[in-house]
Amino acid sequence: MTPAQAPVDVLIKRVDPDVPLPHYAHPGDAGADLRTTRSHVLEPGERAVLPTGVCIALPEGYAAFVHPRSGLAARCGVALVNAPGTVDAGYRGEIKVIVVNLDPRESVRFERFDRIAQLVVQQVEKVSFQEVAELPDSARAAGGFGSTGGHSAVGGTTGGNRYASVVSDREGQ
Ligand SMILES: O=c1ccn([C@H]2C[C@H](O)[C@@H](COP(=O)(O)OP(=O)(O)OP(=O)(O)O)O2)c(=O)[nH]1
Ligand SMILES: [Mg+2]
Repeated sequence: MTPAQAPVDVLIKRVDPDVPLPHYAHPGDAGADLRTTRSHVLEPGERAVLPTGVCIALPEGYAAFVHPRSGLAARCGVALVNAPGTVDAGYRGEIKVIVVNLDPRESVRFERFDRIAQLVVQQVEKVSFQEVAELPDSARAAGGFGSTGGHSAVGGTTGGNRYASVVSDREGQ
């Protein structure tokens, strides 16, 4: 068994003195929960930029990504418009979360200090772009969106709503 890696220190400053610091709910979790410092009711279809009350200074070579919380997504239809949001190593401002309520009917009430997103800190490579006239061959080549199948054009109408079927994924199962 490989020993657990020592955590990387990330400097954090509260701009709201009462907000709990981001916290990993379990030892193996990738994301530390972020809370909002503002109570807000998000109407169906509405988006809002919610403050988290914290600023961080990441070490060079790291970035933090603001990911949605699956429970909020499954229960309430709350998504992040820019998921995952990218927090650059040099950013010293307050981390904000751009939420949207995708539920067509129900509004979602956020109370102060509710957990609204999770922050995943990762090492990121800096690359140097080297321009060439031709790129090397690869198995995928230029095959892009849907080139391996999956989303067929087969569709229909049910209850007045159009649907597209992923029927080709089920073939041969
Ligand atoms: O969900 C997010 C995404 C970004 N940011 C902050 C940190 C990031 O470093 C900065 C800029 O984000 P990004 O580069 O995604 O936005 P942009 O529209 O490209 O702005 P800029 O021109 O400032 O780079 O905003 C957040 O607080 N929350
Ligand atoms: Mg940017």
